[in-house]
Amino acid sequence: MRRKIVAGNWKMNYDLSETESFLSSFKEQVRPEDVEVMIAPAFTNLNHAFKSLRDHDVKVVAQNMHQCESGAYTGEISAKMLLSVGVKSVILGHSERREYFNETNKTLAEKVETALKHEMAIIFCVGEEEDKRDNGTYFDFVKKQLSEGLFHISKEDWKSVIVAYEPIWAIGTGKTASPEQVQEMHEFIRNTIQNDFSEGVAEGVPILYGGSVKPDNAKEIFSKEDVDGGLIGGASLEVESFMKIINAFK
Ligand SMILES: O=C(CO)COP(=O)(O)O
Repeated sequence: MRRKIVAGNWKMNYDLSETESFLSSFKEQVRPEDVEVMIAPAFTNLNHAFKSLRDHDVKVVAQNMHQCESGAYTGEISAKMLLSVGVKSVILGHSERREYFNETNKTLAEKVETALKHEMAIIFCVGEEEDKRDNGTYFDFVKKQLSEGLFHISKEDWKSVIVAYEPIWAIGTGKTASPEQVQEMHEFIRNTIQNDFSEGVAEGVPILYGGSVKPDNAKEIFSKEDVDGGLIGGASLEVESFMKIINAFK
C-alpha cells in the first residue's frame, strides 16, 4: 500500500502569532494514523512549527529553497539553513514559483539535486495552464516538466520524492479538476515514471492532487486509484476545513 498524504501549503499567509494560534488548536485535533500530515508555513515560522509539532507526528515542510549551498544570493534560503531548524522536506516547482519567480525546469533540476544531496524529501509540483488543457497538449507539457526537472534522479532517490499534480487553472479558482481528470493525469504520471524507471518505482511514488481541494470534494478525489492525497492551499488555513480533508481518508 502506498503512503497517504495530506499536505497544507500556506503560501504567503500567517505571521508568527497566527501560526501559533492555528497550531495550538490543530495539535488538539490531529492524529495522523493512516494518513501522513504535513504543513508548509512561511520560512519565518518553520522553526516554531517544527518545535510545536515534533511530538505530534506532523511534518514541517519548506515552500522553496535555493539550489546553491551558500553565497551571494540576497533573500534566499539554503538546504543547510532549513535542516538547521528541523526541516527535512521541501516543496519544489510550485506553479507560483515557476510563474512569479521564473523557476525553470533547469533550475528545478538543480534544486532537486541539492535537496537529494542533503537527504531531504521533495514534493515536486507539476501542472498545466488552462490553454494547454484546452488545446489538448497537457500530457506532453507535464511529461516535459517531469523529464527536465526530475527524471535525472536515480531509482534509489525516488524514495524521497512525492509528486504533486496541480493544474494551474484549478489553483485558488474554486474550479477543481474532476475526479476523472485527476485520475487520468495521475495514471499518466505513474506510467511515465514506470517507462523511465521501473514498475516498482512507479507503484511506490505517492502522487498528490492540488487545486481547490475542499472538505466537500476531497473524499471523491482521494478515492481514485492513483490519487494518494492532496496538496491543499486555501482550505489548509482553517483548522476545521483542513481536519475535514485529512479525515476524508477515513
Ligand atoms: O496551490 C495549491 C497548493 O499548493 C492549491 O491551492 P488551493 O487549494 O488554494 O487551490
